[in-house]
Amino acid sequence: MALASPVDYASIIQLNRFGLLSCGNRLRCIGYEKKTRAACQLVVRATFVDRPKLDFSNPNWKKQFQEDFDRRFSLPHLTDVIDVEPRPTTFSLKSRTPLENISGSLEESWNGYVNDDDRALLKVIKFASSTSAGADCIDPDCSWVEQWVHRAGPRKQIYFEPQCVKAGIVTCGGLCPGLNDVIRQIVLTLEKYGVKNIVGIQHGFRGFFEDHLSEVPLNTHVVQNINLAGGSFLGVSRGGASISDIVDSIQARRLDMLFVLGGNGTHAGANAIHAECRKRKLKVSIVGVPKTIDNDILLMDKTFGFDTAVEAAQRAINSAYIEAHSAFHGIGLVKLMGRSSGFITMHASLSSGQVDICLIPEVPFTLDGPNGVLRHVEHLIETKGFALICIAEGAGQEYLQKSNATDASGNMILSDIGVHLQQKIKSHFREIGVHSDVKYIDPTYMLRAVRANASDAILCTVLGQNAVHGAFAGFSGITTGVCNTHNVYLPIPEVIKTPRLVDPNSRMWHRCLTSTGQPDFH
Ligand SMILES: Nc1ncnc2c1ncn2[C@@H]1O[C@H](COP(=O)(O)OP(=O)(O)O)[C@@H](O)[C@H]1O
Ligand SMILES: O=P(O)(O)OC[C@H]1O[C@](O)(COP(=O)(O)O)[C@@H](O)[C@@H]1O
Ligand SMILES: [Mg+2]
Repeated sequence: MALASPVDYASIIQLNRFGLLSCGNRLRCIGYEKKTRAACQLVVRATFVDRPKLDFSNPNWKKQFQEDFDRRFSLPHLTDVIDVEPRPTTFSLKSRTPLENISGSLEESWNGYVNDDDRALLKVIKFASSTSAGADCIDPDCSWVEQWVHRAGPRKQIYFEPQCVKAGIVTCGGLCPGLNDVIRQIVLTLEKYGVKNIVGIQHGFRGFFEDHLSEVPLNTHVVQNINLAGGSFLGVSRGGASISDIVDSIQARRLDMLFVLGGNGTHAGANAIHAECRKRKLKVSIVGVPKTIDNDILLMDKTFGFDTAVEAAQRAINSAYIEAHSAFHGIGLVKLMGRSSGFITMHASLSSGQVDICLIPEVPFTLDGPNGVLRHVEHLIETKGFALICIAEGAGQEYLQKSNATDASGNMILSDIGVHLQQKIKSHFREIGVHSDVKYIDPTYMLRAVRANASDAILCTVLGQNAVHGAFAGFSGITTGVCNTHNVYLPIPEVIKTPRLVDPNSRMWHRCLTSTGQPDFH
């Protein structure tokens, strides 16, 4: 891809993390493996196609950057395309029971509302140099540029009459601990505004057009205990998204709000639904709630379910450790989820403290040779008598036969790196004539079928409530998340430009390496 002059340093710094080579004025993604290359190409597209080129010799470049940033992060609103008047909110924690009072006047004295002009800072570190660990700079001097995003929460003015609202909730993609907590909070909060008509759409986007999947009426009574179990009360599914059929169905069902719980695929779908509703000038708010145990959504501190998954992984890692430690020349191997991002594997390894080798998709490694993983396992057996390895499902795919098969949503079906590595270790030790006892654990679905832990349950509560506040505030095509501990609304396209990846130059990855003591495997 040709790079317009002047160079966009922010992009180059970001792209270099993918192993990108800049030659002349052309950029080529030359990640060690195809997945990294694909992610890099997405970043190239997102940065060079969507962003203006900045001339850093122009004293106005910061202003230009911020104007562009404000444009990209402004929240789409129903009033952008249709005439709709705001009305005073019915949400007030000052209202007294009984519930009939909720349509009464606002308690002016309550300072619980978020002002539309409230903002939170997206970036909070001032890097002195682009060589600082994890540096995320815009210009070569790493200048400080404020990047403000919209604060989430209840507004004084709302754009729907709660008594007339029909709200829908849908959960898509794979399971994730906390889905039921979010569904429950959305229902409770909608009722707090005075909404009476709330329905669940069964089994993801399929529920919109498969006739046998009927709407599930939801209310406080129905959802009261659903957070006590894992899974999704409404069911999930992959695939089956025809945007125009979904919007036809939204119209036929007379939905005014749709809460879409899912990962990057689901959010792409939610944004397309929002765009189609806009095109048809429908007064429908589409609000996403990011769900992925992989933690691969951009800009957010973390997504719900991630903490729980990391915690659930501890049982597997600990068992592998006990097995490896107890066996003669024991080698414990654990494979954890993470299609393109190694967050679960990195955090689970850090949390355990027992892992000797942590392998993630973002950091290429060699298996054979003097600097390879196998030689290091040999060294661990020689020196401490056992070894513990934790690997992400998306890691080392270049060593495996590719099928090019995809799941119903179009996600690449990965080959099993855990099984491959297990076989490689066994044959390596056979070849060098040293005894080894490999114990392989694949806890994949045990990580995500559990109920949310305490910290995820709180996160789900916050996100579910803010999703409802966002819809009542008239926003659509947005999602909600936590940035630097603050709760914000973000336009969907900004969080799904690429999957969020572990930055090999981040302090967290460095901490992981410090903890495992592993060398560079190339
Ligand atoms: N680019 C896209 N545009 C529209 N819908 C999509 C897109 N990608 C995925 N979807 C739909 O979103 C749903 C969930 O996607 P999937 O990738 O399985 O899970 P996740 O949302 O967790 O990433 C599926 O129904 C899928 O068809
Ligand atoms: O077997 P399934 O249901 O397709 O799920 C496996 C996938 O689930 C994930 O953990 C999360 O994926 P989603 O965010 O798309 O739900 C991936 O890393 C993994 O490949
Ligand atoms: Mg996904």
